[in-house]
Amino acid sequence: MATSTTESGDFSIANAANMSPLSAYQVLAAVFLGYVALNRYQYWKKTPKVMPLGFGSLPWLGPWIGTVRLLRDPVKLIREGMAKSNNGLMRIATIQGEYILVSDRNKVAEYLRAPDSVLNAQEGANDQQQIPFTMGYGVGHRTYHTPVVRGPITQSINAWTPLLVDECCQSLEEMIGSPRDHKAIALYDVIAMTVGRMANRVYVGTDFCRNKEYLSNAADYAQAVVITSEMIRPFPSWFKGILVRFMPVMRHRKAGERFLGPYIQERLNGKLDEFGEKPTDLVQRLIDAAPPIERTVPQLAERVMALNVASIHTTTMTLTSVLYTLAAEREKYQEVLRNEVLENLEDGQVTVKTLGNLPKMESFLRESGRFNNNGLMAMQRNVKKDFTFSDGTVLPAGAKVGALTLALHRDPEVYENPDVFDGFRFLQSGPSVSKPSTLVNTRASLHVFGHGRHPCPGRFLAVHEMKIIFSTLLLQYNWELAPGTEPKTFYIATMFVPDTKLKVGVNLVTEG
Ligand code: HEM
Repeated sequence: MATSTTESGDFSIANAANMSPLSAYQVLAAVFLGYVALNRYQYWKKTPKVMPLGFGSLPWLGPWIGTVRLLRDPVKLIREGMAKSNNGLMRIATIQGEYILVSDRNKVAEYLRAPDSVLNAQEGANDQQQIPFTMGYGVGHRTYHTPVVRGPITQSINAWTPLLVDECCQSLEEMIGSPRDHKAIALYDVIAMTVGRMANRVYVGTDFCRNKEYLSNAADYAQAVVITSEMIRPFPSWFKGILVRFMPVMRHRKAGERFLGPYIQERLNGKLDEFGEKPTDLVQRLIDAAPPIERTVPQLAERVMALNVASIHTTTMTLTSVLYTLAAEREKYQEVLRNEVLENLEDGQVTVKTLGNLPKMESFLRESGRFNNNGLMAMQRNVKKDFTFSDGTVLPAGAKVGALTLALHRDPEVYENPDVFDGFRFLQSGPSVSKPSTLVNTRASLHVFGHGRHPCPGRFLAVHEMKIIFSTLLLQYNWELAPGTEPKTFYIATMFVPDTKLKVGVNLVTEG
């Protein structure tokens, strides 16, 4: 191969056999076509042969058309897909790429059984929340906090209960007070602050859990993580790292480190508690479990902040929808649930025993989790090696798969009248029942906390906190929706956005 310049001055390439020279434009066109062909081949290779949703029939443009249709009316499009799909699988396109949604519960159970070497959960979470960029590289890649939450944190719940009850009562008293007449309150904010206080009481102690600036920063950080992850996902990794430095998420992360730094440093220096004993809070548990590379002030602060993200808005959203639903069906449920708590108090107090004896509340929480959780994608797994469903459908390496909660939580083969809220649907009775049916028990068709190999390890703490707040509210207050109002939820592509602004009328329970 030799290069030369033609008389017209064009750059050209001629081969040794002196075949007709190619103009630079032809070379560029060939390179471009080669690039496009390679791109299409790679796309074809990692795209499962599964029904595309809303792509239309135009070649090439299909994913863009699908993206626009999904943004315009995601629920309508997905319901159409559910009606058309004959194998419980559909392919959707978003600005950030394509996903396979699984609406068949048996297939969900099947994919959740696959090991991480085939369908990877952490990569799915890292993709969803962009964890290495938003919350820190270590949080996304050295996940020692998961066994800490599953083990020592969960085992401490009973011992921590008096602290959690105390913090809950103080928070509700400060935020709602004792209104004799109806007072309009933004329920979401009250619950978010209360959950934040309770969780941080046992994560880092009273100095922080009652510090409004610290709590607001933790709550704002969680929101910033969600927004930032949506914004940076389409970019290449090298650019995400740069971009994120200029976004509010980084400011909140650094602020968290400034708050927690001295406290963590004292612990690293071996500080004991006021009784001269080794503390048992989250910081200590993390220090004990952290690999050496993570045992530094910034890394540990990052980890505490990440667990705040995992705890605060998740628990708040789940509980707020429970409370909205009760407000809407107050006549039917409020007295029954309140009496159950009253009958189980110990010396007038909510205790571990009280919380362990509330089957009606457990059922109500579980049903609310089923009914109010209408997300379009949960339990994302990234395909590392080709995965084949039992019907032969292949998910090739490079694809991403998730469960269609909207369909699974309303599966008519599992739930009678699935579109009706029945607070006592899960109330079990009779000698054959060995285990109470609570929100912490996961399954493919009820996965508020995920299911399979990676269910949420914080679910026992989260449900315990929810039961404490719910019981305390029932003992102290009545609450109801203002006439003509109801929670307004919406979607941004697959993301379900709850109502965080609705005001409900609250007043004090009066004797008799
Ligand atoms: C109502 C509140 C909560 C909800 C709805 C919730 C939901 C979830 C879900 C859906 C998953 C992913 C499961 C999967 O992909 O299969 C998850 C994972 C996780 N959650 Fe929660 N969560 C809540 C509270 C908490 C709390 C309080 C903590 C910490 C104390 C926590 C820590 C975690 C961790 C560490 C993981 C990753 C587990 C793993 O990769 O194996 N969560 N959570």
